[in-house]
Amino acid sequence: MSQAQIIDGKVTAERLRAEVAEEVAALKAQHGLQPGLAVVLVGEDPASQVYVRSKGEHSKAAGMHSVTHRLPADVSQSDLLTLVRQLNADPAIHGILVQLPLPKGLDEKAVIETIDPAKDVDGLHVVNAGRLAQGLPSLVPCTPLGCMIMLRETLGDLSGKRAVVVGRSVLVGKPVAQLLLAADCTVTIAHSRTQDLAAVCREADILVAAVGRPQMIKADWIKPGATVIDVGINRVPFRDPVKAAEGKTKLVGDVAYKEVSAVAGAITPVPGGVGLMTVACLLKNTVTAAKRIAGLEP
Ligand SMILES: Nc1nc(=O)c2c([nH]1)NC[C@@H]1CN(c3ccc(C(=O)N[C@@H](CCC(=O)O)C(=O)O)cc3)C=[N+]21
Repeated sequence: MSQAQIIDGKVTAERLRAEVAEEVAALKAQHGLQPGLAVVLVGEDPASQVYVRSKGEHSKAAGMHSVTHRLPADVSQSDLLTLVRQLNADPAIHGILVQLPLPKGLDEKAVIETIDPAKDVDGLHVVNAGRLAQGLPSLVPCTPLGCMIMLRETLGDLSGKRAVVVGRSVLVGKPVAQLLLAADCTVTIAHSRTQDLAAVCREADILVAAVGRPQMIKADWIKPGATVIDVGINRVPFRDPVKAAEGKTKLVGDVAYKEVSAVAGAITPVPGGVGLMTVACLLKNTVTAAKRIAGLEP
């Protein structure tokens, strides 16, 4: 049986981070500009803490200015907005990321709409979503950007290919569909209400899974040779009852990796795939934001 090519997020993210580090060094040397990233973490969600630490470490390793603001879970909406406004006004900061989800009681939308769109390195502000939809320069959400880099590296030109995106979230599904469309793919956005989802998926030369359901996408949903990008990050209990009893969890994607690997032409693993690209793309977006704010790039 043939085995899919593994699209290695570790290798691709490392290369992207090295490119970012080079660009940061050049901006410092030629323009005295050091891109700065501020990450805001509210509360103590353990997964969020891991991601936020990784963002801080990688941005420092790339030579960027990096600050992390940790706020208690019971912070008031107005104190959180005050911090965002301070960061908007801080000339040393070019990228602002408020880690989601926010604890109950805080208005995520209001927080995101308070971020200066020029510093919205998550690409979640309506101005950036609208600019992306209209094909204007924008800050593009990090996970979709990472998907596109992996696809281009695997397939080269994407023009004319059939792409199916499973999932319609603001964070991933919608923006990745926009990017695929901009790359001249024929794009279908499928979701939990789609009739005969398996048949829709089987049409795909490119399948992007972003539904948040562990291992939902099976081998017989895949066109032989298709490229499969698995965005899912699901923590599930171990099947081994001893480990499960210890409360240990493992990370799986939205794709049944093992069986799908026998049909697909190329596939991203979880962990070790798209998630690593998400952090690398955050660094890239911060450099892009810094250059635009400094007037070095349109
Ligand atoms: N404002 C905001 N922007 C985000 O981009 C954002 C967010 N909030 N909230 C949570 C999600 C999730 N996310 C991931 C980042 C890195 C990995 C990652 O590095 N994953 C590794 C390891 C994961 C692990 O072992 O826990 C991997 O897949 O190999 C995964 C998921 C960013 N998100």
